[in-house]
Amino acid sequence: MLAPSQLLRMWCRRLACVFKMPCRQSGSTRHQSPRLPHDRRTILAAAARWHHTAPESLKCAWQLHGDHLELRYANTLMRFDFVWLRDHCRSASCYNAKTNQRSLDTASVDLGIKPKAVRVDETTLFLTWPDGHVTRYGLEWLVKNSYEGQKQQVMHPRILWNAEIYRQAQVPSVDCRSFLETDEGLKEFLQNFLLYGIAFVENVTPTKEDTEILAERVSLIRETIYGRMWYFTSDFSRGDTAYTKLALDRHTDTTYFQEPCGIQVFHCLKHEGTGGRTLLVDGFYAAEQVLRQAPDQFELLSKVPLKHEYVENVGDCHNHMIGVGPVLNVYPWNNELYLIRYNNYDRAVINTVPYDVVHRWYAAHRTLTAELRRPENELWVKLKPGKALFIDNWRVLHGREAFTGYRQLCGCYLTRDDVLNTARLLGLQA
Ligand SMILES: C[N+](C)(C)CCCC[C@H](N)C(=O)O
Ligand SMILES: O=C(O)CCC(=O)C(=O)O
Ligand SMILES: [Fe+2]
Repeated sequence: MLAPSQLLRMWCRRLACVFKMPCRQSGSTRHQSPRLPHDRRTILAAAARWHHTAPESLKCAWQLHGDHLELRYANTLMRFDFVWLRDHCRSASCYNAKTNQRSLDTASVDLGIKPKAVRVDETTLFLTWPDGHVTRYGLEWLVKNSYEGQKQQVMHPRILWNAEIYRQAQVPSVDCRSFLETDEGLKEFLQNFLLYGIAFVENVTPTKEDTEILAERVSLIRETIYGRMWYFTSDFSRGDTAYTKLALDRHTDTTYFQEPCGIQVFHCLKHEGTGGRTLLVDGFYAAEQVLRQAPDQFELLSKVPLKHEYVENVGDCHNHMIGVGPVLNVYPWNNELYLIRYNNYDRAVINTVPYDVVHRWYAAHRTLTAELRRPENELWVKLKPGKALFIDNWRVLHGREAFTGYRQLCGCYLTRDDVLNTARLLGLQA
């Protein structure tokens, strides 16, 4: 077995050979094996025969190995498993282009399958399978859909911010009418939301019903134990500090759901009193600082699973919710952060890891908390009737200052998939 670093080095060397080698057999589509040092030659034994689309083509080259096809195209070196290549066949009998669904029964593919013939022209890879079936792949399609191509891609383009960056950007609030009545208005709003994790709509009629109409323009409302659209004041009608006048430190909501709510909508309908400003902090910006300073701590925060819990017994409300997951959730293939679960109020007993890991976890949590609490990372806004705020609850933490007087907030949660759906339909990358 070769260590990954050895493999990588080996590859770089092999590629260097291929790139530099002039094509000596004019008119032929074949190259001889690149010359390799003796030990490497043994490793590569039977393999190593690069084929080019055309003698002078530097754009594309391929090699067939015992169990995979190797393809270099548009500066990407890709490796495809034969079963994968058979499984993703886009021919009419294997794939329904109308519904975008697979018709091929993957379980019917021989796991030892190997193409009988391979051919590549300037744009397309052709594979002929033992039963005569032909599969064609556009080379561009392969780059876009290969593991190696994915790894290099950012899933969600974002602008990480602290208060200064956000202010400098002067992100405009979108006017309610343009938001409701034009695609451009909605698109601008969603672009802001995707980039910054927060977005405002202004000139909204300050009622629960009008807020609901806004929410429904973007997504589906996620009904929870708090209801569909909620109203709340400091009446302690529910067993949670949100329903008091106390300050709330930065947090994300519904950490005690297996899938925390994707988006939170706030619209302050009334406040006669002082204080009560809203605090917003970009959790991804803070996490990025942790990754830079202490990658081990970032990793720990992304690996240690934690429980969050909501236990309520107030009046007629009886609820017991539990959600388990790490503070930082990253895509396993490229380490891109996609969800932060941070709520020190609702974090439950830690019993998912042994004591020594617990201590290291507390240190990592402290580093992240210190970043989240840096005053320069805090964006303070006073929510006023008419101005609705949408928060990406997977990314941006919210909190509030203590307040006096009567304050009424309405809002709802939205399902994340449906916000992204709307964004994609408008042509945004989401
Ligand atoms: C928003 N609304 C008032 C309905 C609910 C508040 C839920 C508060 C809870 N501690 C959490 O962080 O999830
Ligand atoms: O009262 C507020 O401004 C926000 C309270 C809160 O954190 C919540 O409702 O989720
Ligand atoms: Fe909250």
